[in-house]
Amino acid sequence: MANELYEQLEFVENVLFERIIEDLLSKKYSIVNDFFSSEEVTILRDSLLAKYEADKFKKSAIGNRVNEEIDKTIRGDFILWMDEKSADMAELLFFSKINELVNYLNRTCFLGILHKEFHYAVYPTGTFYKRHLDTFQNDDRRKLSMVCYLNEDNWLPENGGELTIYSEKEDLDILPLPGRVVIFESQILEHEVKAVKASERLSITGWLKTR
Ligand SMILES: O=C(O)CCC(=O)C(=O)O
Ligand SMILES: [Fe+2]
Repeated sequence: MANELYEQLEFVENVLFERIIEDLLSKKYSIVNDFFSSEEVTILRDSLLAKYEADKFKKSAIGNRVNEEIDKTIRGDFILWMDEKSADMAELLFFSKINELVNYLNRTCFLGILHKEFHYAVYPTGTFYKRHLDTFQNDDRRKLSMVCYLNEDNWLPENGGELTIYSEKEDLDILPLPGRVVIFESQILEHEVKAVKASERLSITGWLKTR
C-alpha cells in the first residue's frame, strides 16, 4: 500500500511519451525524431556493424522462428535477434530507453506490455520488404512495432529505403533518418520498406507484446 502511494507520488508526466500515446490512439502510429541522440545512434550503429562484420547476422525469414520460409522476393534484409539478458554496453543503453517508454505505457494503463523482442536489421543496396502486416503464425500477440534507425547523418532521400505506412487517410513515406523512431500498430496498418538504392540501411526493429 505504502509502496503504491510512493509510486503514484513519483509519477512524472513525460511530454514526449504522452505525445506518443496520443498519436497511437488517434492514428495508430507515431514518428519521433531524435528519440536517440546522435551520440547514442553512433554507439548503437558501431555495435550493430561490429556484429554484422563478424558474420553474426542471418538472412531474414518470413513467419516465426518455428515456421521459417526464406523468400528474397518478399524481404531481403539480414537480422540478428538481441538478447537483453546478455546485453553489451550499447544494448544496455538501448534497453534502458526502451524500458523507460514501456514502463510509462504500462503505468498509464494504456497497454499491458509483458513481452518485447528486438532484432538488428541490415538492408543492403537493392533490398526491400514488400507490403505486409506483422502477423506471426501461431501467435497473435504482436501489438506495437518500433523501428529505430541507425543510419549515418548523411542519409539521402535518393538512398531510398523509406518505410511506407498505408494509413486510412494517406500513404506516408518515412525516411530512415538516424535517431528517428517509428512506433505503429503493425498488425493493422500495412507497411513496406521501399528498395534501398544506395548504401546500407541500418535499424533495430522490435515488437511490444501483450500477454
Ligand atoms: O525497417 C522498417 O522500417 C520496417 C521493418 C518491418 O516492417 C518489419 O521488420 O516487419
Ligand atoms: Fe513489418
